[in-house]
Formats: sequence, C-alpha cells, structure tokens
Amino acid sequence: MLKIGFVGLPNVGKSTLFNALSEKQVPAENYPFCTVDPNLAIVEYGDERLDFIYELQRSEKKVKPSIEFVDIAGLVKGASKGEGLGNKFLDNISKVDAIAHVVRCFEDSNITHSQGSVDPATDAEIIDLELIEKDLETIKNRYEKKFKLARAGDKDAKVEIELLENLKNFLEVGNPSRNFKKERSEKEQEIIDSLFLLTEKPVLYVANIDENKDNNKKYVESLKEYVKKIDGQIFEINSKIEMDLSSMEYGERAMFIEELGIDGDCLDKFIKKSKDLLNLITFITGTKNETKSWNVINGTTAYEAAGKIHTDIQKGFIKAEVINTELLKKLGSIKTAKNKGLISIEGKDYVIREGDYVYFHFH
Ligand SMILES: Nc1ncnc2c1ncn2[C@@H]1O[C@H](COP(=O)(O)OP(=O)(O)OP(=O)(O)O)[C@@H](O)[C@H]1O
Ligand SMILES: [Mg+2]
Repeated sequence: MLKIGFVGLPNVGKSTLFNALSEKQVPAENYPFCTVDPNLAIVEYGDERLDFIYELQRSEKKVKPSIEFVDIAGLVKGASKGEGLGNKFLDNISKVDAIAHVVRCFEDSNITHSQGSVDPATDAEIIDLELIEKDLETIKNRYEKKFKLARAGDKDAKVEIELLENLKNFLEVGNPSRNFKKERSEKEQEIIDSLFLLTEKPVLYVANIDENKDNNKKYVESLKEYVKKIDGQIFEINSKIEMDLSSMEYGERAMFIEELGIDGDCLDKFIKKSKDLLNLITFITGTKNETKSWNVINGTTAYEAAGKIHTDIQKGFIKAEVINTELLKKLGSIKTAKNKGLISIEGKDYVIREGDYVYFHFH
C-alpha cells in the first residue's frame, strides 16, 4: 500500500492535514512539537469507476483502494544533527513512499511560527536542506565503506565511489538526490536505490493556505517560485477548513462547502495529485465475487498487472479482455460492449491505461 508521510517545520499544520484527509482527530494544537510519536491512518477512498463496475457485476464484495498517511513530528534546523526531536524522525521519513512537505502559508499571530514569521520559501528550504544533510551523511558512510575496496582494485567499488563522489558534489550545493542525473543507467539506479536517500523520494509541497486570499497570493507565489527551481509540484489546501469540514455531518458539510465556495473533495484531489507524483495509474477488476481497484506504475503491462493480482494468473496468462470504464459507462453493459466489438482482446504486452476494466483469462 502506498504510504505518504507528512513532513515540515513544527506547527505548520501537518496534524491538521492528517485529520482533514483521514477524518481522524489526533491532537493538532497550537504549540510546536505537539506531535511526537507518528500518527498512522489507513484511509479508504472512493472511486466512481469501482462503484460502477461493482454495480454492473453485482459483485458480492467491493474492495476500495486505500492509502496510508503518516503524520510525523516537526523537524527543525539541525535535525540531521539531532536538534529538536532529532534523528529519530528522519528515520520515520525513510519508511514512506512519498513525502508531503507541509509549508505554512497562513498568517495567524496567535500561532507560533518556529522561524519568527511566515516565509514559505525559506521554511521549505530549511527542511529540504536538513534532508539533504542527512543524505550526505548516508553517502559519506557508504563512501568510507567502499573506499578501501576501491583502492584495492575492486571494480564495482570503483564505479560506486565515482558515483558517490558525483552525488555528494550535487547534494552539497543544495540539490535533492531525485534531481541527480535524470538519465541513469541501471547500475547507477541500483546504487542510488541501495542508499535509501530521503531526497530520492518524490515530494509534494503542500501549501497550507489562509482564509485570506491576498495572503494566499503572496505566500503561495513565493513557494511556487522556490518549488519551480527544484522542479517540484505544489498542492494547495486550507487544512484547517478541511479538517473542520471532515468532522461535520453530511448536510452541514454541504452547507459550509457552498458558503465558503470550495469544493471540499480534498482527499480525492490529494490522491489524484499523489498518484501523478508517483506516476501511478489505476485499473479495475470485477467478477461476481469481488470488484477491486489496483494502483500500478504507468507503463505496467497486462502480464505484470496479472502478477500483481496473483502469481497463478500471471503464470497461466492467456489473454486479457479490456475496456476503459468511461467507455463502458457510456455503453451501459458488458453485453452491448461485446456486441459492438468494443472489448479488446489483449496479450501480455498490452500497456494498462488509467481506468481500464480488465478481465484476465488464465490456465
Ligand atoms: N490553514 C490554516 N489556517 C489557520 N490555522 C491553521 C491552518 N492549518 C493549521 N492551523 C493551526 O495551526 C496550529 C498547528 O497545527 P498542527 O498541530 O496541525 O501543526 P503540526 O505541523 O502538526 O505541528 P507539530 O509539528 O507541533 O506536531 C493549530 O492551531 C491549527 O489549528
Ligand atoms: Mg503535529
């Protein structure tokens, strides 16, 4: 399951965002280091296409997709050297698939800002540099391990040492590992993966915005400029409003959504954005027994997708019947789709597309 960690300075709204997305109620109070131990939530989310197939197949069971959120303690300058709540929290980050880096873009003189005043670009950079610092330590440790081997003539170690040197130079001037050499050889990728670097993980910058639109313009612009420089992505959300909404009853929620002129589908949007970030797409399977959705890397073939479901399906793969859910919706039934010849028969190499409904035939 996809695991996303919320990272950022203390008191920027990480727990508030966590509550908004998970409909939980962990403490999100106005004091730094309110969160110490990470909060975890496994959140099921809706998918209209899944609902549609479920109805169509009259399945007995519907397995909704889910995602795991981890609300991590605030990081401060020097965290990589043990400042604040220290290194332990960097360990929590190493366990997630992607980072949601929460940045304060709201003003509120009652809420302490750990750096004195609201300055999204500077705040984001403080955290990013801390993560880079930790990675440099990891690289240094590996370098020391491999150095003697390389000097003794070990070829692999020599290749690794050279890569580590380049990577170190790249990170030392403030770059994240994920931006290092977009075209990597398999060997290079393997070495980099083996380091489990924090800045190798995909990151989504979450601009935690204000109710005041002028403030938002000013602060989000400044964050955008910073994020653009490092080729990153931004997600804007007012976590406080969304958290308040998430604890309301349906009717009350609808009223507020209209009053505030927002669309209130923050979980849905957040999931879409995270999937984009991770280059994931969703396909759906559905039989009388069960309808289920699957997240796979964009580019996954029918054969690989079959393996995700069950090794038997992959081993015995004969063919896949495929139709995109959107098209199936328009047609209304599998029968119509079949009669019109719109269900395609695909082989192992077929590349799965977003929203495909797939039926695997196997021995
Ligand atoms: N968009 C927002 N607008 C106004 N206030 C907000 C917003 N988001 C969060 N807050 C407020 O900021 C304070 C800190 O929020 P929260 O506890 O979620 O931060 P945190 O990043 O989890 O902090 P810590 O690192 O201490 O755990 C809370 O009082 C919360 O209500
Ligand atoms: Mg918190």
